Amino acid sequence: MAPAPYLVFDGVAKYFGDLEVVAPSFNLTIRRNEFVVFLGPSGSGKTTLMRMVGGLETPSVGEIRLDGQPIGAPDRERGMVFQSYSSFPWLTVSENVAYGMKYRNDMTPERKKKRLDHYLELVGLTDFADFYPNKVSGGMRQRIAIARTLAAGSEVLLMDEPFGALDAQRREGLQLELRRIHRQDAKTIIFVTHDVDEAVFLADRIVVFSNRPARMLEDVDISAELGPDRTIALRDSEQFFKLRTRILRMVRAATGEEEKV
Ligand SMILES: Nc1ncnc2c1ncn2[C@@H]1O[C@H](COP(=O)(O)OP(=O)(O)OP(=O)(O)O)[C@@H](O)[C@H]1O
Repeated sequence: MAPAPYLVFDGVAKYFGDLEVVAPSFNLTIRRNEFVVFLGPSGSGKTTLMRMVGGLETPSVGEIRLDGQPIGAPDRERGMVFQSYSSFPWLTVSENVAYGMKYRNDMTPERKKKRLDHYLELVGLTDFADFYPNKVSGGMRQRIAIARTLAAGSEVLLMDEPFGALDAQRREGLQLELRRIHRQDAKTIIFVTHDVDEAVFLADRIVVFSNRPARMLEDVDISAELGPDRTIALRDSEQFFKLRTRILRMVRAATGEEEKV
């Protein structure tokens, strides 16, 4: 039996005044715990789609539902991680992560402490718990944001080019980590990028978008081809190379402008 739909875009379109950002009708069904990458050129409307899932924008037409319920105001159920580092500089790494649970009155202090330790460990920051964000690397600051969102109890992670500001090596390291985190602490993830290698390495599934207004051009089942385990060795494999070349061609055909991708 096919898994039940979890996050559903149902006949969605979005306009900002006269500007059509998401073309009617955008339909997409995401399963629980799926890692979906939105891949497409700059300014195509991917961020706007994510912001609608986050509750920061509303569709002009149609509806987005999570577990059968229409999406409303922002909620900790849907946590957002952005490109710019969003940690509080006056709090330590551990206090920043704990901040995600600040308003969880349903948890005892002991439970919060356990979760804090768990998520610090999961993102590899245990040894840096007492550091301030300006004393750790950019990659670690992104991990703080990921841990805080997970600690808050988000079931859906909305990640908007979160590794865009990192150098290539850190970026690869974090991609590997994120995939591991996703395997260990299953969540539904939507990850926006315009980097084809990053998309193929991370995704269970890639949704390829056109230039604005955003239209879904392809929906590619990456896990069917690469399986769920992603390793550094996979990145150098012929299989990976062929798949990323295929996806790159799709994006080029979609945009007609190679250099944008
Ligand atoms: N609040 C807003 N008001 C008016 N226009 C907006 C608003 N938000 C986004 N836009 C416009 O919508 C278009 C799509 O933007 P969006 O950020 O969704 O694209 P994107 O695909 O995420 O691009 P990038 O990869 O560069 O982040 C852009 O032309 C942008 O200027």
